[in-house]
Amino acid sequence: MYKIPFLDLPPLRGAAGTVVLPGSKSISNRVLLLAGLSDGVTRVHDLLASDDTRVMLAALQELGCKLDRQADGVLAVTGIGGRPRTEAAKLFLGNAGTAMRPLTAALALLAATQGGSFELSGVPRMHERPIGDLVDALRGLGCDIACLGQEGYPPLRLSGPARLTLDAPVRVRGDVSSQFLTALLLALPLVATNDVVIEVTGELISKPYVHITLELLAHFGVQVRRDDDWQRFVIPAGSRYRSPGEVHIEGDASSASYFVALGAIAAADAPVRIEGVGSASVQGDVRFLEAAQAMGARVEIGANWLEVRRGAWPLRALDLDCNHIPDAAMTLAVMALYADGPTTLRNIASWRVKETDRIAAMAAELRKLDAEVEEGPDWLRVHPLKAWRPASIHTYDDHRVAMCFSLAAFNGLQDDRRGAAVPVRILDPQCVAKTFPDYFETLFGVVRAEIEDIPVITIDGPTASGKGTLTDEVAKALGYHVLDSGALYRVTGLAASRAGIDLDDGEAVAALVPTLELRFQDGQALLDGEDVSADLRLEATGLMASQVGAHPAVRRALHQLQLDFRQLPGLVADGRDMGTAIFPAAPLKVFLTASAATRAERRHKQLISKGLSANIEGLRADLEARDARDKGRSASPLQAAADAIELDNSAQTIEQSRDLVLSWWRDRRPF
Ligand SMILES: O=C(O)C1=C[C@@H](OP(=O)(O)O)[C@@H](O)[C@H](O)C1
Ligand SMILES: C=C(OP(=O)(O)O)C(=O)O
Repeated sequence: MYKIPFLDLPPLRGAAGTVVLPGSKSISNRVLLLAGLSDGVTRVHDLLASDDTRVMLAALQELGCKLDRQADGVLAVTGIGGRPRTEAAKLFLGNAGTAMRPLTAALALLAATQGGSFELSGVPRMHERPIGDLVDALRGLGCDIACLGQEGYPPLRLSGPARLTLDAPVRVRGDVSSQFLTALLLALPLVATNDVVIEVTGELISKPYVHITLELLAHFGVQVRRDDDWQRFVIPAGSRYRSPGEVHIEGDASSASYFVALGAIAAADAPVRIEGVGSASVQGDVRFLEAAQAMGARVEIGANWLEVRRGAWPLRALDLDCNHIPDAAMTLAVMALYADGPTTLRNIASWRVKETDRIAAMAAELRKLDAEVEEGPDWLRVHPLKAWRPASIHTYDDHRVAMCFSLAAFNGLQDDRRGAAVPVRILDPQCVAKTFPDYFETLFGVVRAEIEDIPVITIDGPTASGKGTLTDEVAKALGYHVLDSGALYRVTGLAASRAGIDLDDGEAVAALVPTLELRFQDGQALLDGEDVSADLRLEATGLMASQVGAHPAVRRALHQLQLDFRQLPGLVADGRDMGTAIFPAAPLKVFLTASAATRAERRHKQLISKGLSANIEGLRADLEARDARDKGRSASPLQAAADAIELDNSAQTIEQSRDLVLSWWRDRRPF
């Protein structure tokens, strides 16, 4: 996950490959609750790991469920059989509607029948998301519920015991959120000593989510009867949850929408294959496919997979009632930018009470790209865009805003002129943690950019100038990859010396390079599978690097290897000739220096902290000798690129240097 203030997406040009979807949020949290309320153990396969499921799991644990993560990745949930092990709990439910609403109903009923006091709260936005219709329905049954902030909104206190009246139909409004009905359906089997009737008042929205609820209840042994117009539901007397033992969670169909759109927009040759949902899915959001097809996508569908490629281009404009796909429909709003006319999304009033006011948010952010957008109380119209503005997209702590705006990075496909494409900045990218923590990593795995569109920052400088630390810090702040080119020379020197090759024989050392089995992973350097990170840090290895690096043949042999590090979303390259020889067109080049005295002092501290003895004067003499050799060699001598900015960090902290480099980078960005 990118835990950074913003993530810049360079212009993207194509998509192909396979995506394995994370588990469905709606199914995961329903299954967890049902497993938690059942007797016995339920083994849950492919559970979604995200903020929304984490808060549900923490709540269940607090209530006495046992959670056991097994070696095969399966989560074994031992349920409480409808009897909480605690009488009082304070549960924090983040911004998960699928935790807040069903737990409110379940705990209100459990407190009423068994006593207890439970407080449910969430993030500030959760306290602005309505729950009054559910609270009214539960109070109508006799539950004791206090709204601790504003009436009709969380936080809530659910207390008991209280006398329940279950012989009259339970009435609940269905036109603000279907989760209120879902919550009652999931919880009322706890107390269904007689047939319990639920009547929905107002038109029920988001019906496919209630369908998921009914399917999962059936899977847990509760057969709810519903009438044809989704207004009346009956939970039969004596209903009891019975764990099915094993449950497999499908991939998330709403998360699939971004990759379906990706296929429709950018899979001009090979398809984007999406694994985890298909024709056998219980999730209503698979019907997003129909909308994507209407816009031009070519889709092949299997029971548990989809393959999507571009059909009509530009996409075809659409006018659609989106009530059945409220979450996935946000993706259509960005697809609309690539259409042949205005696209209208209707019947989406519920967008206003979700993670943010999504109608207002989509309109505001689409306009930043320069799109013409019209909006009404329950609709949104988006006009296609020809000339895009680079934009910094505010994401309102809404995972879906972040995910769907990543699709705006394909703007260069609308126009074959090179250079017409603009990058897109996604602010607070980690908000995707709600349902899809690795969204951007997954995206980068299946999209393609022109190599020259992938940004590179070069940081060159002499030994012990702090290049490595500065590079890591800058890369961390931007979410970019790191090329430690010095490590490549060190590995080459180390491998050559281990192989008994004369380090002065440039051709022989160069011939070794293509045979190196080298991987950099989680801060480790692996040579033929062996972690050689510690050897690489030795002074002796540094000297070998300097020796082999003096040969033009070795530098040539390592050239392509270094270029290959330029991958999405960007690269910070640390070395001696990054700005001069390897990435001469890099938009920001830094030449980092520090006085020999400062560098000797830093190296001295480093060695002492590792328990190694060292002599400052000797270190300084070594550094100066190495500088002279690096500057004087004929192959790529150590020198600043003509357009590099010199940074003497002798008197700076690492944070100061980092912030300075980041400010230079900011000046070069179009946002
Ligand atoms: O029950 C569910 O799992 C959900 C129902 C929908 O909410 P509304 O019924 O409020 O539209 C949907 O937007 C949400 O992401 C998940
Ligand atoms: C509306 C959403 O979430 P929640 O389950 O919190 O309602 C969503 O995921 O788009």
